[in-house]
Amino acid sequence: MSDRAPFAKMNGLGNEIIVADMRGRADRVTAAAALVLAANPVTRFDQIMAIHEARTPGTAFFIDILNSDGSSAQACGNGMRCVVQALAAESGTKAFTFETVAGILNAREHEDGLISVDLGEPRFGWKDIPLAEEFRDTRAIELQAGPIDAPVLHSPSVVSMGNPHAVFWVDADVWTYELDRVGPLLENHPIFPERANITIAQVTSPSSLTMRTWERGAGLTQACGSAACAAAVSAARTGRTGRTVDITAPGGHLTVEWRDDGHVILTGPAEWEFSGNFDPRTGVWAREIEGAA
Ligand SMILES: N[C@H](CCC[C@H](N)C(=O)O)C(=O)O
Repeated sequence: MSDRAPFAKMNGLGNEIIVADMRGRADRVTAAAALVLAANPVTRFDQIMAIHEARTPGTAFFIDILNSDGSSAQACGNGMRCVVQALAAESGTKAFTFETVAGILNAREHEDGLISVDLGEPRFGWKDIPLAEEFRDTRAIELQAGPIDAPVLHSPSVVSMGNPHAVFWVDADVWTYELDRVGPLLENHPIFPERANITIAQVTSPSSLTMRTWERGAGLTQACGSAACAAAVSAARTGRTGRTVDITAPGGHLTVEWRDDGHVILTGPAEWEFSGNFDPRTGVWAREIEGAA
């Protein structure tokens, strides 16, 4: 087993992704390697998507997801699109069935290059998200940030898209809120025993919303695919929009469809930036020299 594994630096709507090719290896990308790659401005990322051999019949690959703080994530919609684009470019295959710790999911690249990922069914039960205490109605839970008598953000919708999300509805422009300040407080609030991804969303029409996300384990990002799904599902569930929603994130546009069968489909682009190889144990890396064998 060579100690170096190939990787591609990519992005999904500015969500910074490293796709690591761990096929044919028994080890996994360590938290230490993630911290080293995250600290370098060239390889800085929000998530590492590590492609491993399949563990379950009927799936093509197992995908291990790491945040930039070295923690594990169960879902990453934008990262899955990068994985699909990388594998489609290599194999010509356009449709894949993957496994993650959250379960099995399907994804495909379309003729126009956009990629759809089926993130499965959202879960709304307080234990599923999980929350630290019982809330019967997770469309709006008691939680707020800012002064007690004049909260800046309050009553989020909460949902699991495989990973935990809280969506705070706002009337004003999402850029007027200090998400870099309140994000870490809410991410680590005791109501979320596994922390949570924190989104601020403004509904702009019955079929569109604008959002920003403070990601668990990664901080402010240009886009967060599972949060886009969480916001769209929560908007439909609270009567704010229909079941197909155009999402505007700082990094660009995504479409989310909450199908009648309950599955949530995220569609958007993926972009390759450069390739290299790295040591999954230490994070030491080198850029691939163009034209080299
Ligand atoms: N960027 C990802 C989300 C990563 C989620 C991660 N921050 C967590 O749940 O810990 C996405 O496109 O869905």
